[in-house]
Amino acid sequence: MADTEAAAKTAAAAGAQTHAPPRGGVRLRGVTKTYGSGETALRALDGVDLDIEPGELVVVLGPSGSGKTTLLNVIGGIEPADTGEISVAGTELTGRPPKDLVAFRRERVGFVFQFFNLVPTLTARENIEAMMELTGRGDRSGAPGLLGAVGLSDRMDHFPAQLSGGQQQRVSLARALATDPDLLLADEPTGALDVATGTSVLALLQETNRQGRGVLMVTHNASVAALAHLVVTMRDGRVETVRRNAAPADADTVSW
Ligand SMILES: Nc1ncnc2c1ncn2[C@@H]1O[C@H](COP(=O)(O)OP(=O)(O)OP(=O)(O)O)[C@@H](O)[C@H]1O
Repeated sequence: MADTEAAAKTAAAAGAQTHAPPRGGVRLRGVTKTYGSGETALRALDGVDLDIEPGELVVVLGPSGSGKTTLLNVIGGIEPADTGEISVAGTELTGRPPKDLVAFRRERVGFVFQFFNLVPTLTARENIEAMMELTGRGDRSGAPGLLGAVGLSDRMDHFPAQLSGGQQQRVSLARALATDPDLLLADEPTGALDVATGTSVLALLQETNRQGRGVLMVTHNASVAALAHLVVTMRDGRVETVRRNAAPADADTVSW
């Protein structure tokens, strides 16, 4: 069976499961972030207010340089904001020292990146086990189940270089879910994938959201907005528009 077909079937099967209570809400007030100083200072976030309800799937759109990745990074505690208030999954990030942000990242959020960021010398299964060891969360015996849920039971002992782009992204999704995060943050998760492979990854992201987890996805691809409960557009470091979708589409109906 083709990988994309397998992934779609896995997602459909998972869709039949009981849904957990929603989690992973986000609240930002007056958030700013400036890179550099003096004449070269660049305000990447310029007073961002944003409310995301627990369990929402959010798509963030906007031109290159508008602050999308910076927004994702401050919500995920990858870097601190300069000013403003940030609360994620009930945890207040404002003014927290770096060690608290590390703990927050380990316990509350998972990350998926455009170019997968898998450890090349570790197999799919070992990439997941390494995340569990690093964070002290999850049980190593759960790694095969996580890979099975993304349709990769038969690729567990393959190294990243032996996997297609779509398969690598599914490993990276399984790795992100290994710590059972409240909120999954995905930066251009389909940016390096073709349409069929990209939609199979979107189906998995949608499924993880339907199980109650918050998902925030940054993309250049406006078609992906159809999936979202909430569509946020950024411009010049500010939230330009926030739009709610009355009836989010299924991932397999999206194309680009
Ligand atoms: N580490 C950094 N040092 C200096 N400037 C940065 C840094 N990270 C981002 N910037 C600048 O901040 C602004 C916002 O960047 P950001 O990556 O958040 O935008 P983006 O909307 O995600 O862009 P893209 O769609 O191209 O990925 C840009 O002008 C960028 O050049």
